[in-house]
Amino acid sequence: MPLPSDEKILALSNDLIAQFQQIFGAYPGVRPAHAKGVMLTGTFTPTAAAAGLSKAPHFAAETPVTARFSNSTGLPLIPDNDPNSNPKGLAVRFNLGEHVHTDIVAHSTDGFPTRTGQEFLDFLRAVAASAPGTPSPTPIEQFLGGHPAALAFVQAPKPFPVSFGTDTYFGVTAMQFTNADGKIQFGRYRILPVAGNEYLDDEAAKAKGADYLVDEIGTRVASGPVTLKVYAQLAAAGDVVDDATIHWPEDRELRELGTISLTAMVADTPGEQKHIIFDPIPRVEGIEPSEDPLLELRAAVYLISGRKRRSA
Ligand code: HEM
Repeated sequence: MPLPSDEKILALSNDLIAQFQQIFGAYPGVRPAHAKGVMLTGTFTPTAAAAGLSKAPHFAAETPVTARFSNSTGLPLIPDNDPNSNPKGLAVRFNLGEHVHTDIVAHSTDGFPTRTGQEFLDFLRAVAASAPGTPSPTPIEQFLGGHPAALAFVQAPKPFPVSFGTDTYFGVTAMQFTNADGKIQFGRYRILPVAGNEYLDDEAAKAKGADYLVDEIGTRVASGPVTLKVYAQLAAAGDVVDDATIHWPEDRELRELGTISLTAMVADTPGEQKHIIFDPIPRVEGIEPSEDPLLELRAAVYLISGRKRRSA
């Protein structure tokens, strides 16, 4: 996983990490975003249709996976029932061989507030400048007023799941898939719980404990595998494939790629969480990143942040 050489991307990455830390506080050894999480292991079993989309090795054979479910924000102790802990995150690593892997990084809201990293930094700066008591229109009100996609993301319903295993997770940025015949198709990952989507109403969520999701997934996996199906929503000709703020129509084909079956908690979850650095760029034959500007930037942000975490 190399760092880009583009100085602008590196500077923006450092600014974004610093901005998260300004908002949430700096907690060495934990992530500045999606700080609270839990890790499980299992396997991914591809469908026959997966190889028709991509020649990537995990779409042709059963592959061991490592998954991390997480809460939003850089607060390592954020209660699982705090509204700011939504959207939830799911990062999945497909372990293809020793030190060879490819990842999916997804969250439970379909979309993202901004098209670019610089705009996302502006969004975070507006949040930071809008503490309670700031006269209206606050910087964040002004930002949302001029950025309809950010407003739509902020206003999108973000219900509390009953379990990390009953939420849907969206890859948000498009990938470019190539199959063995050289056919290229763009798609966005969508990961659906086999148990079905199950959510709590606000009253039920308030009554839950601060670690209800982290505790629940341990109980759930002790009584059987937690299973999620991986799909790609496939772009049609003319769909915009380089802008995470633009949704594709819901009638686009959802190609089922396989099933993630999580069977055990990671034994040393704190140690593994500190060590593992997920990569939004697939870096595997058969799956290329799209031109979405978030991808290269996030790969740099996660790597810089992860290296700091490992050395803390
Ligand atoms: C400019 C855009 C974004 C920025 C600056 C950003 C920033 C970050 C940072 C700093 C981390 C912690 C990384 C680490 O220390 O390992 C993180 C983790 C994460 N982000 Fe983002 N993010 C962005 C977009 C997204 C998008 C579009 C998604 C959903 C598709 C997403 C989902 C996640 C998830 C699930 C994690 C936790 C990964 C893990 O478990 O290690 N982020 N993000």
